[in-house]
Amino acid sequence: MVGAAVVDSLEQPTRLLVARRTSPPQFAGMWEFPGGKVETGETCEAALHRELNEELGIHVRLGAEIPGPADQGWPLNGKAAMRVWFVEVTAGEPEALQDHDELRWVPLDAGTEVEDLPWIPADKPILVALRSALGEVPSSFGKVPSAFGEGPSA
Ligand SMILES: Nc1nc2c([nH]c(=O)n2[C@H]2C[C@H](O)[C@@H](COP(=O)(O)OP(=O)(O)OP(=O)(O)O)O2)c(=O)[nH]1
Repeated sequence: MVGAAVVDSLEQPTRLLVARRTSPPQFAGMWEFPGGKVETGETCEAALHRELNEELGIHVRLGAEIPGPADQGWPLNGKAAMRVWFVEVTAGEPEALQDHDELRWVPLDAGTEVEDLPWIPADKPILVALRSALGEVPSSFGKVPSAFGEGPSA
């Protein structure tokens, strides 16, 4: 599995795009990182580009990966794991085209809505790692290197 932490800017992220699932029943109504399954013969990065285009109608630039505790990323349940990357929209306006019934840009600041949303439980540690990756930036730096990755100059 692959997922995306879609932020408003890889260089200076302030908001995260969260998506509310419509299925299966046990996850319907819960918020998640948009993404999906990697198909046979596909790289994880290609799968993420494809899923974001199918689900949200966007093209993106990948930033840094949010490393999980396993090679395959973040454990979701007994069987699956998900690798998650920061991404920024390069074309298109995100729309809930498939798998979701609502999208929301939420501020990343502590003590805000992002913490109160009913996330898929397995996503909570990812959210913590995501926010701590952003919080590790020395304030004098003014940029968020942990969200950088491939890009024009990377
Ligand atoms: N996309 C996504 N799936 C997640 C997250 N957290 C989590 O436990 N999951 C689980 C829910 C599903 O059981 C599975 C993802 O399935 P999916 O339905 O998004 O994948 P897909 O679109 O490729 O699947 P399919 O409908 O084509 O079979 O992983 C998350 O943050 N994002």
